[in-house]
Amino acid sequence: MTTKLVLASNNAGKLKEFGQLLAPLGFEVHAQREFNVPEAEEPHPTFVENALAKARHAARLTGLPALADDSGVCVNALGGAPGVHSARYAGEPKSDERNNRKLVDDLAAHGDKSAYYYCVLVFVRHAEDPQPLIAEGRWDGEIIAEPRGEGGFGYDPYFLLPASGKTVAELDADEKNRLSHRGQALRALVEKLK
Ligand SMILES: O=c1nc[nH]c2c1ncn2[C@H]1C[C@H](O)[C@@H](COP(=O)(O)OP(=O)(O)OP(=O)(O)O)O1
Ligand SMILES: [Mg+2]
Repeated sequence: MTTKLVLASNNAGKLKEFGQLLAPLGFEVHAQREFNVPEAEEPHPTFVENALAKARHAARLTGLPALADDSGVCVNALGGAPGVHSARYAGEPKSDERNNRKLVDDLAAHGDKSAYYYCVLVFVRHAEDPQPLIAEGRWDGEIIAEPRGEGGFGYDPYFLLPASGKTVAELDADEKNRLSHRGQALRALVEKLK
C-alpha cells in the first residue's frame, strides 16, 4: 500500500531531495504548497522542536501524515552557529547568498573551519500524534571562502568534503543523497516506519 504524505517544507532544494529519496520507497508525496499550507513558525531553540512544529502544522492543515525537516550548518569555531538559525543567519528575507557571505566573513578570522550539517526529521501520522517518529543525521566537512559547484542548495558551494576534495555542490544528486545528513536521517526514519 502506498502511504500518502505531505512534506512540511517550502524549500525547493529539500523538496527535490525528498522526491528522489522517497520515490523508490512507494510513498505518494505532496508538497505542503499544493494544499496552500503557509510556512510554519520556527521559534524554538532546537532542531527537533522546530521540525515537530512544522510537521504538526502541515498535518493539522491537510489531514495527512506529515514529514518535516529542520536542518542547518553548525560551525565549530562559531560555537555551533548558525545552527537552528541557518535559514535566516543574515536576517530577513531568507537569502542563501547573504547567508553564505556572512558565514565566510564571520569565519575569516578563525583557523578552525570545521563544520557539520545536521538534520532532524519528524514524521507524524496526524496532528496530535503522541508518538512522532524522529531521526537525525550529521555530515562533517569544512567551510571554504570561495564557492565551487552548481548542484545542491543553501550552503553547499561552501561546504567542502575533505575526503574527496569536493564541495557538496560538486556532487551529483545521487552522491549527495547517499552521504548527506538528510539521506542518513531519512534512511533511519524509514527503518522506524517498518
Ligand atoms: O543539504 C543542505 N545543503 C545546503 N544547505 C542546507 C542543507 N540542509 C540545510 N541547509 C541549510 C539551508 C537553510 O539555510 C537551513 C535550513 O533551514 P530550515 O528552516 O530547516 O529550512 P527552510 O526554512 O529553508 O525550509 P522549511 O523550513 O520550509 O523546510 O540550512
Ligand atoms: Mg525554515
